[in-house]
Amino acid sequence: MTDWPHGYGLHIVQEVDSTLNEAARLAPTAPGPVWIMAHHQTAARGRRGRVWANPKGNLAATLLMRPQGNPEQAALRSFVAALALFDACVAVTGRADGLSLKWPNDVLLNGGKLAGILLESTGKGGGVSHLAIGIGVNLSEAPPAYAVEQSAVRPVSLLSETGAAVLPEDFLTELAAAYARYETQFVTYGFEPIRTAWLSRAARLGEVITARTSTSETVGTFETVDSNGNLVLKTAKGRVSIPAADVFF
Ligand SMILES: O=C(O)CCCC[C@@H]1SC[C@@H]2NC(=O)N[C@@H]21
Repeated sequence: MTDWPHGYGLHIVQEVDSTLNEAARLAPTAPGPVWIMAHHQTAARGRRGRVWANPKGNLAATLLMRPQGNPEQAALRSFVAALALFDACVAVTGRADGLSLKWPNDVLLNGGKLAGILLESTGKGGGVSHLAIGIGVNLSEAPPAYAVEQSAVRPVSLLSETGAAVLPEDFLTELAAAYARYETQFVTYGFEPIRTAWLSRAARLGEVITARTSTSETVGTFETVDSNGNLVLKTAKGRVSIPAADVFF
């Protein structure tokens, strides 16, 4: 394991089932926060049990950490990670045009899905012993259309949209530095500055969107994200606060 200037460890493997699984294996002995990167994953997973297509040359990484606080606070790290991803994209391309954040935690580029985040945690008695923040970025190749659900946002790659050819390890260097900055901000000042920064980069704020769970569908105007990270929609029946859903534009 290598140490980085911002005090996080780095663990790069050629091939692994999933960097999230690798994080779970390392968790009992990891001395501190560590970024785990794999050049290839054989069983990558996405949100809601979906398969995550992982063509070579894309970033597959997981940050393993021991956060202070309760599970609700730990879950807000998805916004911290989304901001760091946004900044890393700006750092490697030199531009923010076309980049936006889709609730809860996708990064969009020119309206297509560039990156996704999946949080997993372990703990008991109301605490979190480990948090794993899994991050996939389509740097060189977007998965083929058949690999994603029909209603999903079309996948795009950084290379196809901007012409920037960025190696996963170079992207991770920017991502880790940006994450360390936002993590310090989050720990020092709480969620509010993160929430505000996230909202200023949000896709479709003020527009009518649809939030769907396995049991319900809510259509409304995207008003804000509240202090718990919930999506707030203004609907015909009033204001609705949604803790978890897939969003459709
Ligand atoms: O569904 C999403 O949008 C989240 C995708 C998360 C994919 C990453 S790739 C690195 C890490 N390992 C996994 O198996 N999944 C996450």
